[in-house]
Amino acid sequence: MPAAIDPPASREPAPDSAAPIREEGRAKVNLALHVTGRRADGYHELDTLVVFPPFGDLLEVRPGAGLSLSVSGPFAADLGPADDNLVMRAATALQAAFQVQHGAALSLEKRLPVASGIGGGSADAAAALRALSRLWRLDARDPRIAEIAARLGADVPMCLASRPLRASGIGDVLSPVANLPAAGLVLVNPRVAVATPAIFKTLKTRENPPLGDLPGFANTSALTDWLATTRNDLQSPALETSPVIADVLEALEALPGSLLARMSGSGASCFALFADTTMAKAAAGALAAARPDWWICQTEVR
Ligand SMILES: C[C@@](CO)(OP(=O)(O)O)[C@H](O)COP(=O)(O)OP(=O)(O)OC[C@H]1O[C@@H](n2ccc(N)nc2=O)[C@H](O)[C@@H]1O
Ligand SMILES: Nc1ncnc2c1ncn2[C@@H]1O[C@H](COP(=O)(O)OP(=O)(O)O)[C@@H](O)[C@H]1O
Repeated sequence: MPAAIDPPASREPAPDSAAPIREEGRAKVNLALHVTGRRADGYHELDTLVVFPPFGDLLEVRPGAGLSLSVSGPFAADLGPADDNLVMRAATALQAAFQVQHGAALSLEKRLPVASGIGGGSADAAAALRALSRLWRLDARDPRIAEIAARLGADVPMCLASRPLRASGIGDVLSPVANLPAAGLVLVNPRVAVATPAIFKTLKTRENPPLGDLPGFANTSALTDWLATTRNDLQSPALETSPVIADVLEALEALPGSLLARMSGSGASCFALFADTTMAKAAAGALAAARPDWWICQTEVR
């Protein structure tokens, strides 16, 4: 049974108002990711520090007959059929588990690149579980919701929590991390999709030490100093599969004010941390001018 953290408090009107229920599927950024072992079923054990910057996909749900999904946004065309979408898989599983007799019309604005190491599909599934729990007036703390999240994917429980946390197990054993210092964040994807299973498969070393105890971080440079002692163990195999990731990391490291550049998840998205959002904004603008072919997003850790 995965450990659950309560989902974020609702910021929206009650379900019986005329307005749709909205939930963000925030990007998931692995600031550090150590692969510590492999289970008998082939899944890998991880120790990862994760943040959810305030940028992501947007999901709206309204009452409807049956379940339907429409997808819009800059990355909509990269998704397969609606029935295969993790949003629909989450909705179907929730409806069945609670024997819900109502339907829902779901609309997803896909703003995160697909198969990019920032968990967009998992974030969307989690947003669907949160939004539909509200629409159908289910108890957000009911353990069946955490069970569905874990069945949908290793990253879905952390995306359901969508707050800074440390995850172990296969990514499903969650501990909240309080008081992370604020930082500017730039996310970059070179528009190359990376398949997560292929990266885990090509890992050379599967038993690495865990992250160790997280110290208290007095400020952003204390955080980046500590992160510099950690790794993303999936970065080397991803670099072999997609050498463009080296170009992204080099460009992020060269930006004025860049404190740490690293790949997130299984790639190919990479991030750089900055002292504040002003520094991050200037850096993102300069990089966007130099690399109009890359997806570049300026956001923050807070
Ligand atoms: C690598 C990570 C790090 O946060 O992020 P992404 O790159 O996907 O963003 C996650 O562990 C990805 O989680 P998620 O994408 O939900 O994985 P799943 O759908 O459950 O699994 C996809 C495949 O990845 C491999 N896998 C995934 C998680 C894990 N702990 N060990 C694994 O070996 C397995 O081969 C599995 O078949
Ligand atoms: N709503 C969704 N958003 C993104 N990918 C989805 C979604 N539903 C299903 N998928 C599938 O899930 C896979 C992983 O996508 P994604 O979650 O974006 O990867 P990552 O975790 O590496 O960023 C892709 O192959 C994609 O086709």
